Amino acid sequence: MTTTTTAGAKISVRHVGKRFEENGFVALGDVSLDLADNEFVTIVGPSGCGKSTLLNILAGLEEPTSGEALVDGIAVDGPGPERGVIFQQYALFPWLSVRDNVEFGLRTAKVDKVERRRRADHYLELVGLSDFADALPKTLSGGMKQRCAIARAYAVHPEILLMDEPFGAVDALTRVRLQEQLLATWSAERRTVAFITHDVDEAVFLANRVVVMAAGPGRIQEVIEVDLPHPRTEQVRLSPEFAALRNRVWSAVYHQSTSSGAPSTAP
Ligand SMILES: Nc1ncnc2c1ncn2[C@@H]1O[C@H](COP(=O)(O)OP(=O)(O)OP(=O)(O)O)[C@@H](O)[C@H]1O
Repeated sequence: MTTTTTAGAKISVRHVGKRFEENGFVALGDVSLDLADNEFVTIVGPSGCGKSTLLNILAGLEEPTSGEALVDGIAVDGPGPERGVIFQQYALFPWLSVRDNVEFGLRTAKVDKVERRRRADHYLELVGLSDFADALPKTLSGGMKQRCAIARAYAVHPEILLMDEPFGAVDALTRVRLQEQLLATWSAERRTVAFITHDVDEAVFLANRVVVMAAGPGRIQEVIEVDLPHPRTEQVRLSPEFAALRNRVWSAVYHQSTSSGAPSTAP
């Protein structure tokens, strides 16, 4: 029997604006958005519309110029252990084994050795990497490295996962497998997820809601509910309902695209 555990937190973005001091560029105009506990939200939009800036503000890596980001009602003020961040670059320590990479954040958090090992083994199993626990990252494929990064983020028990194009560097088939793996992990252990992607199919396949952003300045153009059933199988991916949602998201992105670029998936 599969059990689901839940540990997500609410995210509120309240009238967030960001102007970069260096060049005076206004990356975000006035962005407001709420994510419910354990919700999976994907964010798409043309290159330069401020997706990463928004995620970095949620991560506490950038400060907004106006407005605020809140986690369970508390203003974000720097990075915190309740928010795990996964970027496109795998950022694994090359000299540590896969297991030690997963344990790394737990060491910093002074979690004892037995519990560190237990959690590392649990999350490596959840992402299908148990057989590679003693391997070095250089011996893993790109997709396996990213699964290791997901296990590492999960191991510290964050309430929120912030993911910036995490599957951008892998081939199309691996990408689909990683999407399924991530959803399976999220179904077993729910968290609140904000996931940036350029891939419209990926945005629809993963999300409960797709947030479409627009540029000049960065803002939310449209929020599209994804009422597809779970588990999201290949059958769901090939369904007319999926195609209809994908076309809707594609139009919302494409028709507001400027010279700054368009998403990567063809309509
Ligand atoms: N540190 C910075 N200083 C000045 N301008 C910046 C800085 N970081 C980002 N920008 C600008 O802010 C805008 C938004 O950048 P951001 O990376 O958030 O966009 P994005 O939607 O994530 O783009 P992409 O999809 O290409 O990754 C861009 O025009 C970018 O050039």
